[in-house]
Amino acid sequence: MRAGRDVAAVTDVSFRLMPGECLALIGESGCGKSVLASALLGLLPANARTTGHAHLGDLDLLAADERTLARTVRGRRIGLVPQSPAAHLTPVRTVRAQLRETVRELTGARGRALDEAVEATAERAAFPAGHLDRHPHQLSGGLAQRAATALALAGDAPLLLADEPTTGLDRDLVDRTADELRRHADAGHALLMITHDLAAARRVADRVAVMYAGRIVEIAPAADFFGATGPRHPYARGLLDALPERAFTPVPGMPPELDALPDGCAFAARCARATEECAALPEFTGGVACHHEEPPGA
Ligand SMILES: Nc1ncnc2c1ncn2[C@@H]1O[C@H](COP(=O)(O)OP(=O)(O)OP(=O)(O)O)[C@@H](O)[C@H]1O
Ligand code: NI
Repeated sequence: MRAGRDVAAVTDVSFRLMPGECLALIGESGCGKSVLASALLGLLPANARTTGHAHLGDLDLLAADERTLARTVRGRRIGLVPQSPAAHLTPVRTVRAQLRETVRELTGARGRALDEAVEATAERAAFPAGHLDRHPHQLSGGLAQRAATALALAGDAPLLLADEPTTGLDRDLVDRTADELRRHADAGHALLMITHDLAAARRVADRVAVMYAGRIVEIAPAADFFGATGPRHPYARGLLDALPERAFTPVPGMPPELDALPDGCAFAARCARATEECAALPEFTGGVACHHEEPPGA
């Protein structure tokens, strides 16, 4: 996309997400997580191209026109907690006014009942009632985050895309937010949670998808991924080993530039298990794309 050069920001991604289920999408900065979310919402820049299908019920999101997306999808069928919430909140209106509108539209509540529903929604996202009358520019990053989460929860869309919903929050608030998102999924909503925070992913997710250089390289049940089996892709193993409570050793090297990806496995250059075989792109089969997957529990 940069000055006439094509960038494959997301390639060959395929997954299913059911009502009541949470899929956590993890991976290093720049690997394509937010681009994937933007693609589903039709929010990519005008010069971006998408191919394939993304079915939401009977609608193909990638084929839908802007009018359909704007009128019936964004906010209604798909809620978004954006990665930069401050940029998405309406700047001239207080958080209370924005929440009131959403809650009123959805529930038809009026007067006292509406006031109470707004405060309850704020509470769900750990947004303090005392700050409801602030405008977005008067909020810290963490508060803007929680305001955006409250709005997304209030919208009650069957699919929620939460892009880094816990950045800038301290551990207690991360846990509270994660638990609330889990409850939201348990109430029958599908949740795609994009996060750097593996502890939050573990707390919320039923399944984990690991993205590397624009591709999903592993999808696994969270209980296996974080449990005795462990990740199967060496990159995923590396992400877990980078955690302070584990080996605390970062994955060596840097991810490749997306406009200069190798033909084979994009992780091979950083991978201790790589062989000549890795010059060929590994197929994604049985939940992992790797020629030399890690043995369980290694
Ligand atoms: N508008 C754009 N123009 C050109 N390249 C873009 C554009 N938007 C995204 N990209 C490319 O897509 C890649 C993926 O970006 P994306 O924002 O999806 O990463 P991410 O995984 O969400 O990272 P982070 O964890 O930092 O949010 C970036 O490395 C960048 O090269
Ligand atoms: Ni992102």
